[in-house]
Amino acid sequence: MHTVEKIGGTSMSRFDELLDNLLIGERQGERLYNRIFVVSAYAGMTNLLLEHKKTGEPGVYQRFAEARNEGAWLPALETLRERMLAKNAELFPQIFQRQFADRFIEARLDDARECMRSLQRLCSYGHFQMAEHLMKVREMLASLGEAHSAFNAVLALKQRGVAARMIDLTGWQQDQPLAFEEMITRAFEGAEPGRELLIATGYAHCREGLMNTFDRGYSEITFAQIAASTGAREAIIHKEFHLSSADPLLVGSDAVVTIGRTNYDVADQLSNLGMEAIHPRAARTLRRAGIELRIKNAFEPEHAGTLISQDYCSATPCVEIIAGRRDVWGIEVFDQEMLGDIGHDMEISRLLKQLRLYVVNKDSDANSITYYCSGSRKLIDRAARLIEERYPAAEVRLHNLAIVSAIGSDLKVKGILARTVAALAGAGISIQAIHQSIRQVEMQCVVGAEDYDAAIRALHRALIEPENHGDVIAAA
Ligand SMILES: Nc1ncnc2c1ncn2[C@@H]1O[C@H](COP(=O)(O)OP(=O)(O)O)[C@@H](O)[C@H]1O
Ligand SMILES: N[C@@H](CC(=O)OP(=O)(O)O)C(=O)O
Repeated sequence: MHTVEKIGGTSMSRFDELLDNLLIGERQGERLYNRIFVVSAYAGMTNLLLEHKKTGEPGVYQRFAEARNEGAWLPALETLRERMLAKNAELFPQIFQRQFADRFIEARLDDARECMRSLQRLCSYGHFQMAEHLMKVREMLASLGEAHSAFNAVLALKQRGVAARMIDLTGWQQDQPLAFEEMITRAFEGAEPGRELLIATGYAHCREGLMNTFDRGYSEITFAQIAASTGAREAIIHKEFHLSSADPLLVGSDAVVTIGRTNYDVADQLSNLGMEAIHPRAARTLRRAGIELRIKNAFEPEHAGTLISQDYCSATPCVEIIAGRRDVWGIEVFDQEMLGDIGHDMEISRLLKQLRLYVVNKDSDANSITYYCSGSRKLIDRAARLIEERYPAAEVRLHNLAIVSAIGSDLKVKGILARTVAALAGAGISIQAIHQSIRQVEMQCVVGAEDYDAAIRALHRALIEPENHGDVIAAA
């Protein structure tokens, strides 16, 4: 039986290393096969295509959506083309392969450019409204990133003698969109994973609209559905590092500990902070199909990695991961009219949703609510303006913040909150707000944006390092 394995964008960007271990390495014959890979766009490509995932900086799509003339988005598309061709040049030193790769992606880029031009022309007549078509443009652009990386992966594998085949789920030039599940089931009909290495695009075109339903991080949704539809033995996500007790780039690879086991509840908390151990909706598909999920380091394929299951709970209460989110904006709304009325909260939440601002958390007292949001400064300013217009008596203040969080499948241990707060105070960091819900799976501290790195290090030093877990917390 086969596995279904997703490779994220950060790892795809180190493709040569992937060939040398995960994809081929020492494998020969049968050991090469019975694995279906689902690939994301190379790191940064989807940011250029749509908008930056964390900062909201506009890419081709955002420019197209906001301005109505070609000058606003065409240069961004050409910059993207240069980046994609540069990637091809890096991967394929041989001219023949490189031309083959270039021709494929250039044809798609040209098609997309012509569609967008025609649409803009069409919408200059009053009967056609751009707003009705924007989501389609977003889908079309997103699909380019994964088409690029999947095509190149197959080309490179074939060059090394592996029977690889691209499963192109982007729906390019397909007559009719199919429903998501049907699209995937049909694409794999007749596939023989035992004989060919299948490389599927992490983007899947479908009637529901993948971006519309799940938005960024969508490749994990495709991955989970492929695992469910093809009856995978196990689903594996390959990342740049092992899922660790904190970001190795911040705390140091020597100090962090690999997580051996955890549960979907912890994965949800991580995903809320933008550290997508697994997209919450993808987790649901796998849970329902009864497929276990493993997160592995793409560059250490022999290591068992992290097993995520529904029922796991740490043997003794402890903090497992220190995670966090930079670039959080606190939108503080103070209005004495608010006292005893939840209408304000409902309406402001609706407004933030309409603006597609992600609310990481919120807190309130008698007459104020603060929403901790992530999104571009421009959108945050717009939200503040709209709130002021709706509630003229309200005072709206913006705070540039970060959230740091200690997470564990069981944190019910006396004094742990006190130790968390003391660790930050000891590092000279001022805590601006603090949240712990009654379920006790996470403790969040809100700090100034400039204190993020120091706060993560201080919490790791105080809550994880003294436990002396060795190499792995709860080996699977
Ligand atoms: N607890 C953590 N464990 C492992 N990596 C982490 C953690 N927190 C943050 N990271 C960061 O996540 C980055 C890559 O994330 P990953 O999900 O692999 O990206 P992608 O989905 O693009 O492959 C790494 O560069 C690492 O610095
Ligand atoms: N490339 C897409 C889809 C995705 O899931 O990417 P990654 O696996 O690198 O998070 C995005 O950035 O949204």
